[in-house]
Amino acid sequence: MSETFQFKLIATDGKARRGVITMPRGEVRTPAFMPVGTAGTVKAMYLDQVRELGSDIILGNVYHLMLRPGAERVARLGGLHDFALWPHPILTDSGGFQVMSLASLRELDETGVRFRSHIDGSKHELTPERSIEIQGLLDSDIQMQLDECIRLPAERAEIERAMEMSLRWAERSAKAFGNQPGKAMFGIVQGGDLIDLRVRSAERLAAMDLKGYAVGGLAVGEPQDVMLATLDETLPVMPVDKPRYLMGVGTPDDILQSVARGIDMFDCVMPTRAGRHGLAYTRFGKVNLKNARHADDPRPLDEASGCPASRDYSRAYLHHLVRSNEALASMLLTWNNLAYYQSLMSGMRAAIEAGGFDDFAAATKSGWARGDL
Ligand SMILES: Cc1cccc2c(=O)nc(N)[nH]c12
Repeated sequence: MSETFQFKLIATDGKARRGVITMPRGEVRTPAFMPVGTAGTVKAMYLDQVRELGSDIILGNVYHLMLRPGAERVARLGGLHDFALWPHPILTDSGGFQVMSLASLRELDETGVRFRSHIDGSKHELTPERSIEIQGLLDSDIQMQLDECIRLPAERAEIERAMEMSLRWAERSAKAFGNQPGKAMFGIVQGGDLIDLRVRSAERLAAMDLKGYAVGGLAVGEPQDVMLATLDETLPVMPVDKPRYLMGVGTPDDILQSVARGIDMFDCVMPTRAGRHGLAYTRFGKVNLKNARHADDPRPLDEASGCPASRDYSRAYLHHLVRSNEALASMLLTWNNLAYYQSLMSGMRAAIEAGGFDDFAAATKSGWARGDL
């Protein structure tokens, strides 16, 4: 525990980094995967299970929580940690990204974004200041600036306009956040697929001396090689001594490749959403439990796993649950998927400390390539 927010690098192996973030609510071992807890819950999981899998931090969303149950209500009930019974660190996304992907009738200008709720059509506004206020009401430990992430492909002028406004919104977000020693506000690098704009965004954010930096505007459908090439050009101009968070990423391979380039933190709906759609992530690659070939298979997903969902239940039973659209299918497969993701993160952390990241990555990829025998 630490009264202040601090990031410490423990080891590096090539560009891969092993670190730890310490703050009053606990520590976050990096590279870290943050299960997505959009509406104050990691869907289909008890948060005790999420914790037991090795999750040091979960993610919440301003957009969803401001619409329902409302930020002021969560504050009256003691904040998100007491509301959801998760006493450990929480990072909250600022809402702009979700507005652009979920809300209707959006108006975005210099002041912020006005939109109608996708739930009941009610009118709302998010400004950099209001987003930080909401994250404060939620008592979030790591708060994200309000930013504008635009869809690619886009014209240079449009990418530059959104990146420059996100920089001005970073200034306003930082001013609204002020000085909260045990908490952090992270800036978000934008710039689309234009390297010169990415570098300008990263350099201008670095000059603001924030406590951490995210790379936004990726994981929005671009090919993996475009995402990785963008990281190759952007990471070198991001502060070495601050956490780097790649938003919305990704598959196990995306994460492995991004840790190799120097990313410290990740969030992605992949493991939880896939779990609700019958898809299991394992050391041997993906297993689609909808597929009839599992109907008589008595084997578990992974007999060597420490997770009961992966180790104890037959594929035949999981296939049956998925085909029957039983709630337990989502529960067991989400449990398996988060267990796999967190085992991948802890394996990378140990490998970096031991100076064996490349060997670990090669062995991990060959396991995926072996497939689901
Ligand atoms: C969650 C997420 C995924 C992917 C990209 C982004 C982004 O650019 N900005 C924000 N605030 N969030 C993002």
